[in-house]
Amino acid sequence: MNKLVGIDVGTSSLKVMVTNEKLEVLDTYRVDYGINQPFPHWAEQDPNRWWNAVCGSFQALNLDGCSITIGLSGQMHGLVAVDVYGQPVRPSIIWADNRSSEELQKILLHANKENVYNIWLGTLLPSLLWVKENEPEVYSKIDKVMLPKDYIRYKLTGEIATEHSDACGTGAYSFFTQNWDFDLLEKLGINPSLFPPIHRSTDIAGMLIPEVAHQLMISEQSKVAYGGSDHSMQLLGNSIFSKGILNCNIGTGSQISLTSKFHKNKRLEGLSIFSHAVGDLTNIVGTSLNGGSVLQWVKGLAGGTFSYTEFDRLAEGVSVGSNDLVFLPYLNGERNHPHAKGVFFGLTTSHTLAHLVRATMEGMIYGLRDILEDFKNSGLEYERVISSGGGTKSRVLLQMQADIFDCDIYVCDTKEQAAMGAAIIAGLSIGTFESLGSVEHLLKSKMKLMASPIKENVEEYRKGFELFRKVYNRNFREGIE
Ligand SMILES: Nc1ncnc2c1ncn2[C@@H]1O[C@H](COP(=O)(O)OP(=O)(O)O)[C@@H](O)[C@H]1O
Ligand SMILES: O=C(CO)[C@@H](O)[C@H](O)COP(=O)(O)O
Repeated sequence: MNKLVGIDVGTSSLKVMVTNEKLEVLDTYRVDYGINQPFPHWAEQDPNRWWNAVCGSFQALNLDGCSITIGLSGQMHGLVAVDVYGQPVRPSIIWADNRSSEELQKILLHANKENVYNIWLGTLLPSLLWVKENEPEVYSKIDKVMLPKDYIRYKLTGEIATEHSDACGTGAYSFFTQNWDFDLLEKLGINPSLFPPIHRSTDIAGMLIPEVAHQLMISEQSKVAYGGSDHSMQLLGNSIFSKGILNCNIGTGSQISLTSKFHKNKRLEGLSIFSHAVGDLTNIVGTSLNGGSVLQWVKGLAGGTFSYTEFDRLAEGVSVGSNDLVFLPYLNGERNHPHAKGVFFGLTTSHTLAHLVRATMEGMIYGLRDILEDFKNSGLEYERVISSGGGTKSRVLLQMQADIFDCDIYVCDTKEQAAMGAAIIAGLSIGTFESLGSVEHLLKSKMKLMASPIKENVEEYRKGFELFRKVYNRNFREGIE
């Protein structure tokens, strides 16, 4: 039986999942890493750190020389720039980076107003323009640019390329032509040859480089599929292919999304539109730059002496609404409101660390509830919410989602849904699965109901959310009331 392997280049960690053709998880491995922030608003990672994590994972998993098919998933938007020898010319500038406001303004001036671009701080194009204008010597060495997971595919196969679900989040992609926006690149004085070919996610990129196969302890006959953005892979790993199912991901950042057959040129207030990795589908996404990273920050403040399990216990020890303490989680700003900040509102001497922890968690979920308003305002209906990402490990966060969203919360018990999505892409690329229907059939039994709304909590949180919106609007969203 063929083994399918999904590699997810996350922001906080790299995950490798091995499944069989029935999508039963045989093994998983995770390597944690951090984000380098040499200056305020900068966020960088060394691409070789990701590659070392891949090597370490395969050595730990020991696949014993067998022939496998690999699919890739990765954090979106980041710039990886390599020279003519394929060596990174500088650390990757990742999605959480906010340094390129001047460059962003310049790009928006030239962008075709009719196009849907997905251009904001931390996407590949403004980051590349920042390098061009601030590090000309480094820029002159760039031969090709790509996204984080594309670097891993390059190290595996030697081929530099990308695919549509990630290309559409670079700011340099035209939804009209489904290709790089060569006109925009020319206006910015960027050589279009820096941008690699764009393939379909389910195409096979090629075979492994023999020495790499040896290093990873797998057969040289192993194949590598192009794969897709982590976002698309989470939707796939949760078998979300039709409307009415909402994905709520709490990773380092967080996102609410659903899949639709929407026309790709349609704009929706506050929401982004990404290409799905499979079929002619579109993902409609509301993003927050403040997901699990916010809880990580509180964990750091508490001196690192508390585990997430202890945080759950602390939070469960105080009442719903954290004794009228409301937290805005915008420590990293937001894409639509870069000047937004974190706020604890309503602090008194009666509040303890447990209240602060609970209020932080509630604030993270209020932030996602706020994104849900954009879905409702755009007339996007849903019947079911599937939760994913590292946040699913917390029973408190799951119950808060049920209470604050006022709906049942399901989780796919394969865990690491983006890595699962990447394994599915591997299976689709070699014809293990004939259609998305057969994937849906295999994953159906793995979907578990994790939390249902508790009536009194729903009411308490309705009031809490009203206060949250007031504090957010009055301080950071002028004119919104
Ligand atoms: N037990 C837990 N309880 C609550 N949050 C958790 C727990 N374990 C991990 N997390 C959160 O999950 C986040 C990482 O999620 P993950 O999906 O792995 O992210 P990424 O794909 O960005 O690497 C961390 O920022 C952390 O705050
Ligand atoms: O920024 C987006 C979507 O716009 C994310 O999809 C990033 O790729 C980061 O995801 P996490 O690592 O936070 O899960």
